[in-house]
Amino acid sequence: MSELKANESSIPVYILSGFLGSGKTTLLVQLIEHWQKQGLRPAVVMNELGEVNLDGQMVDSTVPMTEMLGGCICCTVRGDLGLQLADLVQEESPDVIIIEATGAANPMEILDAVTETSLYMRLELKSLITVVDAAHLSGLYQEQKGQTFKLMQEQIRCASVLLLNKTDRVNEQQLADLRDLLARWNGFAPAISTVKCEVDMDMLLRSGDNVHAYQSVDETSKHANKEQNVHSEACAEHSCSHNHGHEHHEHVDHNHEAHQHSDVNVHGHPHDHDHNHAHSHASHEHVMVYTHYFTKPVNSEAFERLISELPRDVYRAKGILTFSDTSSRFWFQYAYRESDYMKITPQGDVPNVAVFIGEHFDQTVIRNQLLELEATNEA
Ligand SMILES: Nc1nc2c(ncn2[C@@H]2O[C@H](COP(=O)(O)OP(=O)(O)OP(=O)(O)O)[C@@H](O)[C@H]2O)c(=O)[nH]1
Repeated sequence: MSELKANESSIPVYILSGFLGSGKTTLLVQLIEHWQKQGLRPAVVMNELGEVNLDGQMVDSTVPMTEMLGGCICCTVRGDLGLQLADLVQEESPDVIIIEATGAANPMEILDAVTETSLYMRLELKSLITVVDAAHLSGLYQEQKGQTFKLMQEQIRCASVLLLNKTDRVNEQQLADLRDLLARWNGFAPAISTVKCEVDMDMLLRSGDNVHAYQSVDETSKHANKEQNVHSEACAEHSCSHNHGHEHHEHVDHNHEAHQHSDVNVHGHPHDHDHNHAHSHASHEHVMVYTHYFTKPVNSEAFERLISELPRDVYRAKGILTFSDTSSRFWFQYAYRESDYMKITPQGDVPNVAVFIGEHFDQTVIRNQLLELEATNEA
């Protein structure tokens, strides 16, 4: 019998963190397969900044999945996480739960929400896995500044196990430097270097099974060297400010209008948000999302060109498209200057849509470019 089934008293919960486009969904898909092969029934909580759950398309449709859309799990929709977990447990009785946070989330908030929920439900937080995009971190480390760099650092510091992914995109020296950096920022978490998150899943799950040490700063500091004390402080001190206004509607944290329309759980019931509390988040209030719904097919080459010329401040883009010059629909991905196109037959009724996520980019420019592509193709 597997280790998970042996402990009937509580359901293991794993948190998947990592910056936008680092490889969380790539890992999630493999973890699900791994558990299914063991005869286990995994369930997923998926959180997306955009209004549509595109990553859900990558996951086996038989896996119970709760979607938290249109906001970041660690602040705006944090209160819902407990409810979502309760729903999943009651309705699906999963053997294991995995929470994929948005790439802009601070995992400490999620960790808090899970531990809070485990006070009244039989859940056991097993590990907090942070996936790191080696090329992206290497680039940001050279600059040593910016909100994104800070957020990535927090995600690394809070992890109980680290996957240093996309090592195919860095050279040997960069890889060695990155491994040193991870050890300095979080010497407590084992770091595993990967390409496409390929790793011995048992080993990964075992390596991360030390998250309990993070539930108490005292406990953490027993393990910590000087740098790691910064780690626990960074995690413990992380705060959600509650006093921001609503003036920046394009910002994730402030986009309450979007929540009202799109934050619907797996059963189609809208969540009841407390809109009197404008939760904001110090470390990622700079993150913006633009969702474009296509009304017409566009030319594939013109679209690829647009994606390859996206401004640097756009970190992540993904979507599902019908091109005017191809017969199949395509799933496209863009993460830190690399794009990828894959034929797809979407599950269910999925619109032609593209989501752009980045830091202070001009949404109007992208919108106009896309509208122009649609119009050009019509001519
Ligand atoms: N070159 C390279 N690409 C990778 C690797 N791992 C994943 N990718 C690609 O990176 C892109 C993003 O991967 P995802 O798994 O969707 O990343 P994510 O962290 O779930 O993204 P968000 O949910 O948007 O934050 C996809 O196009 C993957 O195919 C890797 O090791 N090397």
